[in-house]
Amino acid sequence: DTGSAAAIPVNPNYDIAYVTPVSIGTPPQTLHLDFDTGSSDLWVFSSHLPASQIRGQTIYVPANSSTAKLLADHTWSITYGDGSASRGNVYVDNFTVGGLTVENQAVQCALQVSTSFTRESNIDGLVGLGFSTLNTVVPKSQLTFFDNAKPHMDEPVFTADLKWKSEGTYDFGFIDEKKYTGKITYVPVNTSPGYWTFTSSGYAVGSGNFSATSIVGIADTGTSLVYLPPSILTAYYRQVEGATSSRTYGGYVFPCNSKLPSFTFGIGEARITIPSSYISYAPVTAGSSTCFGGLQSSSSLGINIWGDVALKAAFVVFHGGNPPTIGWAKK
Ligand SMILES: O=C(CNCCc1c[nH]c2ccccc12)Nc1scc(-c2ccccc2)c1C(=O)NCc1ccccc1
Repeated sequence: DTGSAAAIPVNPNYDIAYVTPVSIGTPPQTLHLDFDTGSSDLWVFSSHLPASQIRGQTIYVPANSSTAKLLADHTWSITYGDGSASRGNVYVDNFTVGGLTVENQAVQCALQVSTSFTRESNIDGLVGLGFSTLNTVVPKSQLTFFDNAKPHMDEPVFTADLKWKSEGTYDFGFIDEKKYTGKITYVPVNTSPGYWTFTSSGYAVGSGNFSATSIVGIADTGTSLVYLPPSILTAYYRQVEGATSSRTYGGYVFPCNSKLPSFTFGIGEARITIPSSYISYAPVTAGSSTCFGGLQSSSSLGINIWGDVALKAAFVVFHGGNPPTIGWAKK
């Protein structure tokens, strides 16, 4: 089996996150979910939520699905690094993405979501595509959509072709040669943290020299920006007129009309360049002439994250073989 579905930016001006239409249950209920390689819970806004926590999201109503079954006495609770959180109970139901169906997929129904999720009216939930070891369901942890679908797939892979301010695709079970140029460079994945953790071979700022240095980080479709060690950030923003690290805004900001260099990172011998337009991320507040950078420091996170700002500069193959690997190509 294979599947292919759109990755749609939730906001027309800034790529805060991308959502993908999915069908759940019988008759099918269509929700738009954030496919997230940085976590492993599939959770949705549901009919169990208080109305005060719903602001325009589409909810999943298990009672309206003839194939929904409550997973008795199972609960879940997740907190992300940005402090956002959700928790609830668990059903199993049919789950379809771009023509690829998994029966008895664990669908975690939210009974409570934090304000940052309530505020995101275009995100109806998340589909975790990290390793199932990170799943938070107790007493028995559940498998991700990818782990459930893998045995039925033509190839045990999914690919991310995210785009800057436009619609991209997630493909499941096949690699679409038309979506990239040149060759795909595969590097090993360390699955023990539970994320798609790999080592980049170094970086360059603009047209400057490439600095060969190992950067251990995760490929994370669920995080908007790129978070890297402070030394790399200093090297980058030193080249940006008026850039400062702002306590007020919690990161590097600069005048929106400043000229930004591109940022290149290494995957083995290969090089992926993030255009400067991706790094001038967004005004700090609507209409401000101060912009927030798409590259930020990972010093307070304890982990380097290659989020959407980096992923949309490449065609990325998440290969779930034994052992898993991750492939990067230009496009
Ligand atoms: O959780 C994810 C991906 N799902 C995000 C879902 C989501 C959370 N609010 C959302 C809001 C809208 C849509 C999706 C989400 N990735 C990972 S792996 C390790 C960390 C981490 C661990 C410790 C400390 C920091 C990060 C994170 C993390 O917290 N990223 C978000 C972030 C990272 C940095 C700054 C802000 C946010």
